[in-house]
Amino acid sequence: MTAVDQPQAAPQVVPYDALLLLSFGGPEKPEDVVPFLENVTRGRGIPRERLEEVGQHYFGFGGRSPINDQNRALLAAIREDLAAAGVDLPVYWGNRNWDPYLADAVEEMRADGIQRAAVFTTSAYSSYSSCRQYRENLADAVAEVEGAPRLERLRQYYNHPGFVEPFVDETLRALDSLPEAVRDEARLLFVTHSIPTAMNDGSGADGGAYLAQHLSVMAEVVDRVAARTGRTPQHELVYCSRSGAPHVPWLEPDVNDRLEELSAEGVSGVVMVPIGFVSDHMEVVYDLDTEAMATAEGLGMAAARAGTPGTDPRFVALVRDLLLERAAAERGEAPVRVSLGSLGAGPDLCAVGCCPNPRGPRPAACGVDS
Ligand SMILES: CC1=C(CCC(=O)O)c2cc3nc(cc4[nH]c(cc5[nH]c(cc1n2)c(C)c5CCC(=O)O)c(CCC(=O)O)c4C)C(CCC(=O)O)=C3C
Ligand SMILES: [Fe+2]
Repeated sequence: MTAVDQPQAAPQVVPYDALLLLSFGGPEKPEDVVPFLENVTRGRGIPRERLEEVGQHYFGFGGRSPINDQNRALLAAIREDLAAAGVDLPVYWGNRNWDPYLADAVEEMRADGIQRAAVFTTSAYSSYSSCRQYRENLADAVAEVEGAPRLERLRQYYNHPGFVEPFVDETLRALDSLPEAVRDEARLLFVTHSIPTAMNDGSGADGGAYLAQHLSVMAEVVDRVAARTGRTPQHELVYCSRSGAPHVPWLEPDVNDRLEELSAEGVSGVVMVPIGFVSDHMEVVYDLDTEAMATAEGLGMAAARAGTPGTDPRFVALVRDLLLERAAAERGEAPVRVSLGSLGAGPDLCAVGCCPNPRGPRPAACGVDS
């Protein structure tokens, strides 16, 4: 046999017998919008005016969020990628806030005889909303489904090259789409979801992780853009999608406010790089593509938006990498844990008390103390 004919050993996924894709969920028709918003905001004290406004964003898109279709595409891409790598593993999908619900996916897994599944969430960073809340949802689903499989969430991946590198290419593409006259001086606005400042203060094991992780991703993207263009673009981190009561401080500046300031300072071109988001869901297509683009246009600024990882093959391969890494670790091996920047690969199990629930402690899966 020649080298090419050698059968490749399939990568080991033992001890896992399934992978679960865990996401946020979104409405798919106008009648879904209000019950979806009720699911998301139950007990959160979100003012009625804010809910009506966000409802209008969804109604403006026919009552259909893009997020479920994006997850269907990701699911299909993960299945293809695993199959191509010789990994024979069923992949399930469940959401926190809308059909298909997480508890239904867990029930389906139980009925299929699944014993122990790795869980990939469509949320890359540490904070209550982006990490512990998903862990609480996992604990709830396991409590609800008798005989549920063990569910083990894969680590945070904001600094994995499979997440960072698609943003580099997309930033370069967006820069190229700007008129030549503004391209070289364009400001890069890295955008993420605002959260209450108190939630950022409590994020990660030592606090402030949400902001620190975004700054790290921004630096990694900027370094790579600079290496490819030969110059370091001016850049900063801004926020979108502020919610909550007006008297509660959230991370700032808002992207729209910053566009006004930059325009007043004479900046004539911007590229928005939505590093807070895994796919082009509602925050991206409304808050950035609709609202912030209109702000930029009103100011006469040239603006472009970089794409999100979505189903970029590098992002899809990241899922497999984390799965194989964790499986190896669970077998007692010492896998290579890929990460960019100085923060390092996150832990498999979250620290005690990290990303606390602002409304008090609740059971959460996948922690050191779970
Ligand atoms: C950090 C973060 C992420 C990123 C991590 C992750 O992806 O998980 C994220 C994602 C998403 N957020 C989404 C939608 C919403 N988020 C809301 C409200 C809130 N988000 C918060 C934070 C985050 N949210 C917070 C602190 C609130 C206040 C209420 C609370 O304390 O929980 C509300 C209520 C209305 C409003 O208040 O705006 C909606 C409708 C969708 C679906 C989009 C679609 O349909 O395409 C997605 C992916
Ligand atoms: Fe949100």
